[in-house]
Amino acid sequence: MEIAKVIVDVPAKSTDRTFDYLIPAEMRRWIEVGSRVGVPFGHRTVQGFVTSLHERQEPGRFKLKPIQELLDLVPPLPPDLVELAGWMRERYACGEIMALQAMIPTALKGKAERYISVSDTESQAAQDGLLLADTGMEDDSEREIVLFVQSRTQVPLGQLSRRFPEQAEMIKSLLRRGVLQESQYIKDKLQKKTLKAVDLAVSVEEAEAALAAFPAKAQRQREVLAWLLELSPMLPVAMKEVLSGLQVSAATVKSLEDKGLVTIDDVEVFRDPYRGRDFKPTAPLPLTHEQQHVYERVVGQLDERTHGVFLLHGVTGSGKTEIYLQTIQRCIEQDRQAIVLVPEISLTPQMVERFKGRFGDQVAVMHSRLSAGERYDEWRKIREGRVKVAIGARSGVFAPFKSIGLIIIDEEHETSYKQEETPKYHARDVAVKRADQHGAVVILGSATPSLESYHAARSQSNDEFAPLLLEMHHRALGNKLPEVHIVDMRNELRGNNRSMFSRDLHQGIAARLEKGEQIVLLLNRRGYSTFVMCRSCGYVSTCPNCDISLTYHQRSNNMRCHYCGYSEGVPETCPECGSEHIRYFGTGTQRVEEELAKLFPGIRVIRMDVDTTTEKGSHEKLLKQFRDKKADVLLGTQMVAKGLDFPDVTLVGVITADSALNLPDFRAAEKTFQLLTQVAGRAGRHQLPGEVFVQSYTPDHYSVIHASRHDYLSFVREELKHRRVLHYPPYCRLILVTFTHEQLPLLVRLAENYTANLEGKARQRGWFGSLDKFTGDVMDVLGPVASPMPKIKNRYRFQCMIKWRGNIDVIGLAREVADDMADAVQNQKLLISLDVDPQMLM
Ligand SMILES: Nc1ncnc2c1ncn2[C@@H]1O[C@H](COP(=O)(O)OP(=O)(O)OP(=O)(O)O)[C@@H](O)[C@H]1O
Ligand SMILES: [Zn+2]
Ligand SMILES: [Zn+2]
Repeated sequence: MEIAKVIVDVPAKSTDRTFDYLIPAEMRRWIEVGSRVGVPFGHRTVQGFVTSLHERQEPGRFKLKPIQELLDLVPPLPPDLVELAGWMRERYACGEIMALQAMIPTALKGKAERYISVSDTESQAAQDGLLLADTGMEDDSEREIVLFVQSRTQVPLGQLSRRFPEQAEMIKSLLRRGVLQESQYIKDKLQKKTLKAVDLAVSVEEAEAALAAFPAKAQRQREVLAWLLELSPMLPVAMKEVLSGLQVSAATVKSLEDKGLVTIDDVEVFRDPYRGRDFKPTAPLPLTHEQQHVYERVVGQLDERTHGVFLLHGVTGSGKTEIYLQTIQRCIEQDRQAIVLVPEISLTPQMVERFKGRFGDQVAVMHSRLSAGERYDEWRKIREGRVKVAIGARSGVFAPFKSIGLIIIDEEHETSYKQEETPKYHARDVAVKRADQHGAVVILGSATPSLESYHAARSQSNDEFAPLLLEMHHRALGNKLPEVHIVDMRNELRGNNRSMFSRDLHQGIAARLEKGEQIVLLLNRRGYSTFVMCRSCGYVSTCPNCDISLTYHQRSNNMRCHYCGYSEGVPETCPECGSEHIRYFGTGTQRVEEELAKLFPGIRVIRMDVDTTTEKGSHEKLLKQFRDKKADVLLGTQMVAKGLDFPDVTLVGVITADSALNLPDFRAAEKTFQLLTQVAGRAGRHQLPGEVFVQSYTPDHYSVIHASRHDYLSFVREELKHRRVLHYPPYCRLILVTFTHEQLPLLVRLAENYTANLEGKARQRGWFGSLDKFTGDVMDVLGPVASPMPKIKNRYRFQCMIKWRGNIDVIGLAREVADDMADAVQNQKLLISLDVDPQMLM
């Protein structure tokens, strides 16, 4: 093939297509679909991806420019991912280059020089006196190549292809088999992360002796030393963790250093958080009845080797993870690979542990806290087929496996599966598409499936994916779901209790402390201060048109609807009950922690929120401490709600259920239901029975009530009714169009132009109208209005929301109208961004 079609890395409307380049003769054997190349573009050289190869049709008619450089010997993207990028372009109205870039590890995006070397295991074999011939070398030319590379330690990529121009296939094969490896020269300074770490300077015995002999007045130092002793197998620990974990000052640690008991050093952050760690191997458990049924359905589909999607709705503790493990086992036996997506990998160390425990080294973990280099290493293991299972967050869906059999999406309802930056894809939809390409099975697992998935499974109408519903109603260990009590916080106020803890929850905590059982406390901090609520009666102002909470704007001191623009003033007293206790709502975890310490002197609290979990591995450590019963309370934001399995947790408290309920988002009720159900599910998972207190100012809201009864179906029924009446998904689809500009008047004009043009074109096509009045195919536009965050980094933001249903290409139209404004975008520096099926509406 002489011609390569290339998508160049110049994100603009005019460059969102392929450009033809001539493939120089010496590169012909190397370039494939998915190759990354350097090509001349205008006056510069840019990166690009080869999306197809062609013979030259009419030689000499156009003078094509040649590809200048080949950036990798083995293409970073297999053809199926290149195809997927084309699909994403249409589905999410994004530039194709954005989709392609999202699929490769960051380490490949930079300009670092790339090298080929002999892989570590091969070098080891050589050192151990084994002949290379014994390690699978196929013939003399292969050996020649390997010896050439080995003699030079590292060979720049270009040099190797020039030295062995005819051996392209062989070299690629050596790379794919992992005999040779590609690496990049990483500047040590940039890549090595160091951090202040504390370690014992003396032996454990000496430290214990020192501790015993410590003067009583040096209480803080004693605490630090005692803590370090407890952690001794895991040392060193980050200085930050000592400080935040024990609430001591750096000076305290420093005085221990002065006494020669501890060291404080800059240490390199671990390369692979799992390296050298032993995971307790586990064997498959005999399945329960319900599990067996689900297992057989999934395995039946796997054995057919055809595409299928299952929605696994299983209550908390029903043993979904065991299903994942055993179906993956089958997938591996079929010589296919599996991808497991989890909402946020660093939040789910238990999950990683379970997979590593079952599949050991066959698992690659794509961890958001890994450095770019480390992630690249994991990615390579996947591409070279050295692992069978990839676990990762959202972007794990692009794991470059060759033959995927199974894709699992755990907690499929989680919003983190939607990427909020371009390309604004949803990993669930991408997973379904990717599985389709591979003839693979998808399992969407959750105790609280998203309404979109559940509705699709129920109605079997959505043709993009209509999952088959599988259900598990019982916990695997046979125990009951915990009893949930709703606490009416309005009564607390009336009873003159102004604390954030109700009398019931207070008693519950005290009782657990006495018995030595453990407590999980959830504080939902999202939506902090965005809404105005009456503490006497629970009243919250909502938009008369859209039925979502109005958002408080400090600047203008009024409240606004972010869907349609409605606004009103902030009331001095509650319009419902006349109370003056109407205020901006929200407290932080730190305040809860302080209050706990006041109410229960000596209580041991582990606080888990964004502040205490910035260090790599900090979640894992905090959770380990909790599991080892080094604390009574695990207090945190949403991160304590998910997937944790601790036997001694018998009490769960939700400080305020309402803060999620009053987000200005039509999914607020759904999110509240999910969060309450998930966090309640942390209690009483093993032998001891669990109890849950949910504090609320709106205790009769259906999301709170149904969650307290563990009644997913009734919740869904009621919520779907609302969605149908108000025209929200799953009864229609949405596109959120956001405009940003430095000058407000110009921005408003351009945003209005956009909506007017969109409406005009939709009318021409006979699509436009109110979803209320028309049945069938129809689209409507709300706005433009100021965005919930009206100004970010000196740019004003406006938005409009497109609602539509039926079989009309509204995504294409929205994009077309945006493209028509390319001049304004170019000359006046307007930014337009389209979010198809948005999750974040705030
Ligand atoms: N077949 C089985 N036999 C014995 N124990 C089991 C079995 N299946 C699961 N378990 C145990 O039951 C507990 C709950 O299982 P798991 O954590 O997988 O539930 P889950 O459905 O993922 O729950 P959640 O949605 O709350 O995360 C775990 O401790 C697990 O080891
Ligand atoms: Zn009131
Ligand atoms: Zn409104």
